[in-house]
Amino acid sequence: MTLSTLVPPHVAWQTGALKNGPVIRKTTDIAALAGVFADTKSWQRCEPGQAVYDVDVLQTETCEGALFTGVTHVHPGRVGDEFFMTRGHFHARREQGEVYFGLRGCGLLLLQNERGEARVEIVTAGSVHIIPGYTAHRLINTGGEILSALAVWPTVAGHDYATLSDGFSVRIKTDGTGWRAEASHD
Ligand SMILES: O=P(O)(O)OC[C@H]1O[C@H](O)[C@H](O)[C@@H](O)[C@@H]1O
Ligand SMILES: [Fe+2]
Repeated sequence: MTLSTLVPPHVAWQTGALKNGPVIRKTTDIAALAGVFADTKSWQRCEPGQAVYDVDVLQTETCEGALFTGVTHVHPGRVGDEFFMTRGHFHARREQGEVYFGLRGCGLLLLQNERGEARVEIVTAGSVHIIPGYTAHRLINTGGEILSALAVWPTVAGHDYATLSDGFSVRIKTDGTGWRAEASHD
């Protein structure tokens, strides 16, 4: 018999580097994150082309039941007191969940339900984060190194950024040595 043998894509657990697959990278820089950070004056003083996070996604067929696999790398940095983070989103298909796996660095996964109630999970190498449906999610790098996390999510999930255009109910800022949570007053 002939059994087809494929070399699958490969992720380096230490760095999150994806190989052996058609990978598409999207980099989000400071300029693209207008209105996301609380301290607008500090944001204006940042280098507009400074990368805040890179997302590498394996190209996959998209249909009901299919899954995307990607790695998000959030660079270390702050805008004022607030740590670099992803924009964050609900899924357009609200019932769809996602799983994150921490690979390197340290940070937080900020989760918020549709009632605006927030919670955080600590992200470190090896941490597993089950994001249920109806839950917005944002990755925040609270450390001095790159924070990388692997994500798997349904291709039909989509992104809804508009619902959180006023931001999450909580902001994560430096307290000098670590992080503190602050209620947003948007
Ligand atoms: O879409 P953002 O909130 O900017 O987050 C960046 C990315 O983070 C994760 O990797 C998600 O799985 C992606 O779907 C998302 O696009
Ligand atoms: Fe998502």
